Amino acid sequence: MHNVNTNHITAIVPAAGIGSRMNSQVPKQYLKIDSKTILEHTLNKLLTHEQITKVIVVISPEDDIFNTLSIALHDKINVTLGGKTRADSVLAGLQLLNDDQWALVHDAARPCVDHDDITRLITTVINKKQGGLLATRLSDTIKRAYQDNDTVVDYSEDRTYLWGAATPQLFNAGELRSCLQQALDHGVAITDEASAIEYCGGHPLLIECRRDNIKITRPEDLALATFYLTKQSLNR
Ligand SMILES: Nc1ccn([C@@H]2O[C@H](COP(=O)(O)OP(=O)(O)OP(=O)(O)O)[C@@H](O)[C@H]2O)c(=O)n1
Ligand SMILES: C[C@](O)(CO)[C@H](O)COP(=O)(O)O
Repeated sequence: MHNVNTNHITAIVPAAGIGSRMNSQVPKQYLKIDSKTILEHTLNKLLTHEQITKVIVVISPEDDIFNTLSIALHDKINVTLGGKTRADSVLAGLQLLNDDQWALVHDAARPCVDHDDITRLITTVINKKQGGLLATRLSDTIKRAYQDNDTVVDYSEDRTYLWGAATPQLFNAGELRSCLQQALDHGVAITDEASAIEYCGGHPLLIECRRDNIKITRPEDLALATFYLTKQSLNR
């Protein structure tokens, strides 16, 4: 793949969701852990990674909070407006990148991501010249429910080759933009960048990450993220 500078990675942070599963008054990225919003914790992780030189934050057109945060003035941060789905928001962020750049997409809702995992993702993808994502091997027994009775087990899946996709996910910007656009044009539901690449026939690399890289999705995840972030700041 493409001759690009690996010390100039651009991150795209989709932060235009409403956090419906979180049931909170404000979109979940603006809930606070200690004195900072979840989004600020996430952005600080990316802004302090030495290979990430620019961060594009994708916010909702209705967002009246982001620009009140001091981090909005950070010189590495650019802001753009997102769309209805996460895929639309990522696509909006990608419009600000050149085709030959690397796009490192990371959920606003994953503030606990580890710097060493980001570095391993970047190194592996660049060395193998193949896009990839952080992910974890599944550790629970996986049950497949009936489609027409989805609280009853049909059978148990073999979990040997099953992984849970996390973020960041790192791809060539031009390739990702094209695949996302094609998938959306064909009405395919895309929940992560790797799925768009797979839609175009690609096979992203799976790079195992720490299990504490959780996505804050439901109310009980907040306490867990608070615990992990506190532990990380004590270990620094
Ligand atoms: N239209 C959307 C939807 C989601 N996201 C972002 O994508 C990330 C992962 O999505 P998810 O955790 O599902 O967030 P929400 O869509 O906000 O949550 P929910 O599905 O519970 O409403 C979040 O950082 C979210 O802000 C986005 O940028 N644009
Ligand atoms: C990108 C992602 O975080 C990988 O697990 C996930 O697919 C986002 O899905 P969501 O339904 O938008 O939370």
